[in-house]
Amino acid sequence: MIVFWKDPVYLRIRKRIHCWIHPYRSLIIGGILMAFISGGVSSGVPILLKELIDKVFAKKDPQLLFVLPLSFFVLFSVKGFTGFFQAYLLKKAALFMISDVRQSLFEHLIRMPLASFGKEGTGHLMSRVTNDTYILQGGVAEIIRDLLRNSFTAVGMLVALLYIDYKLTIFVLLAVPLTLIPIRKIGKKLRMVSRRTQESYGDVNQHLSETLSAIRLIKSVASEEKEIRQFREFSQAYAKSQFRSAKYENLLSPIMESIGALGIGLAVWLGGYSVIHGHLTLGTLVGFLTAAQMLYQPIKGLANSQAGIQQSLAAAERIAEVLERPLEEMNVARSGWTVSRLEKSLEFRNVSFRYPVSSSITLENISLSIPSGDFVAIVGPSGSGKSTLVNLIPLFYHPTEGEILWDGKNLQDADIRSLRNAIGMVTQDVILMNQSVRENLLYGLDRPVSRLELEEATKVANAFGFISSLPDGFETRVGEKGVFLSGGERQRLALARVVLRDPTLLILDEATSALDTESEYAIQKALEVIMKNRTTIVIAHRLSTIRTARKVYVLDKGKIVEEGSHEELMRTDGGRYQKFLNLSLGLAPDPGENSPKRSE
Ligand SMILES: Nc1ncnc2c1ncn2[C@@H]1O[C@H](COP(=O)(O)OP(=O)(O)OP(=O)(O)O)[C@@H](O)[C@H]1O
Repeated sequence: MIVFWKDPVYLRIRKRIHCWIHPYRSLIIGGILMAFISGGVSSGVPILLKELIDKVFAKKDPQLLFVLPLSFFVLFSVKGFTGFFQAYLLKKAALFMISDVRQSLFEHLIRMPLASFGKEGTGHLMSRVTNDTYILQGGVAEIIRDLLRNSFTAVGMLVALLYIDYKLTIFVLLAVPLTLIPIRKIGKKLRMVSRRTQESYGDVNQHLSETLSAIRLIKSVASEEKEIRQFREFSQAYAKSQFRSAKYENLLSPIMESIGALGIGLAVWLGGYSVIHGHLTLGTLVGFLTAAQMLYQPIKGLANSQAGIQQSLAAAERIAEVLERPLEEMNVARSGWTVSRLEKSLEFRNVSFRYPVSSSITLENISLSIPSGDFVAIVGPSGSGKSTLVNLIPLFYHPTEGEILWDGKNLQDADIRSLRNAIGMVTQDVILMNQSVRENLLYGLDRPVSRLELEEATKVANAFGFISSLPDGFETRVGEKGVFLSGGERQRLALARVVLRDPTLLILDEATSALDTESEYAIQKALEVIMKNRTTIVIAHRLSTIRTARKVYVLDKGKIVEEGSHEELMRTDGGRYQKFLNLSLGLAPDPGENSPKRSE
């Protein structure tokens, strides 16, 4: 009747659903057994009623007057307790099964490559982990419970009906096929509406997470009213979807009720006629009508489960969609060569790159070689591809063409975990967790770190002073994304984190935002120490950095257009480097000294 096992969505994700269920099969089998007993026992009620009327009241059998009430008591007790254990076992299975699903969703999300994020908002992804699993959990618990209990009760009642009067039963059952038409039609509608409702919830969640994370921007441009209006639109669209869903869900009930009443009406008419003409005892008719009434309830319940099934299938489909997305290579079984200290060089050989969503090429035929222990700067106009270039080294993205060689070995075949451990990256927007300073410093480190080492590292990064002045020192929480700290302090924390990780390759994206002179000086000093004995690549925005680099690569529109030391490049008349300095740093070349006029 409710043929979800023939549903194309179910068929597509059947294997996955079976994997989810597998660990809880004993609980589920226990629940099925309880449902079977509960359903079977229910069928005894109308039979007992028939016996009570025909034998106790009509034939006045005093012995049965004692046995039958006792049987009622036993029957209802068994029915009640088996019902309880069935609910207990199945609820337990559903709750823990969905916890597993939630866990695998989270694991999958966190293991997806960077390129998979960004297209769809965080809020949408979050709603799949929270809302879709919640719907699936409710659905699974109720579906298994109701579907089983109602199916078994319906079968039990059918047996009772056939036992009491099989001719009347066949007559009454003629109404049953009528129920299939609305169930099918409304079921289909419900699936579509459920999916839309869940997507709508994703919009609400997305808007919420986006506005909360951009709250500074919203306030700075006074756009609260616009965001409130937009949220109302999403929220109302969600409510409308939910309302449509509820409409279809509740529509099944009156339809089923009318069809049920038709069946019972037929039974009353035919049964009453037979009793009047002496073909049927009163007890048989009362027992039959009781059983018919008791059959009608689970059938109505089965029809109502359709709503839960459709909502759960829509949720399971959305969950499966995420689980089917490819994982980042380091998270699938792959054994590459282990990246260790950079001994000879890091080389880009004819590397080109295009972002999956982009129609144009971002990096074109990049070739460069950085000897171990060297310090190079990458400069170029905004959007020229500097960040993209350095993001290819830890394989956040893979080159579309060409190769990156680490001591002559292709990074494409490297073990990504060891590669990332060998690299220390400090970006402009330092990412901190809403945890203590200490926890942030140790984040991602899988070795014990003594208090002394921690202090030493923060001293090297020029961070010890400000950490000591925080209310709880190393135990001070830094707030969401480190909001309780200044930009310079966040940068120095990130540098201390790098010191503790002791990477062989350091990649720095110099802050463009104006740090105060003190912070800048503190960071500069820290860097001098940290860069010793490491290979360093800096996306440079400050002349002081550019001048100290051994080699400068000038990037423009994804190509290396010039390379050489600052002095060499300054000697190139009318070169791109000079133009870049003029434009971005507002400097004019000094022909006498081959160095900029403005001091850094
Ligand atoms: N995740 C992404 N998906 C698609 N395109 C991107 C992505 N990141 C950057 N781009 C595009 O690639 C080009 C190079 O960007 P990139 O961030 O590497 O430049 P950049 O030189 O570091 O700029 P800036 O100095 O402003 O940080 C830009 O045109 C940008 O729009």
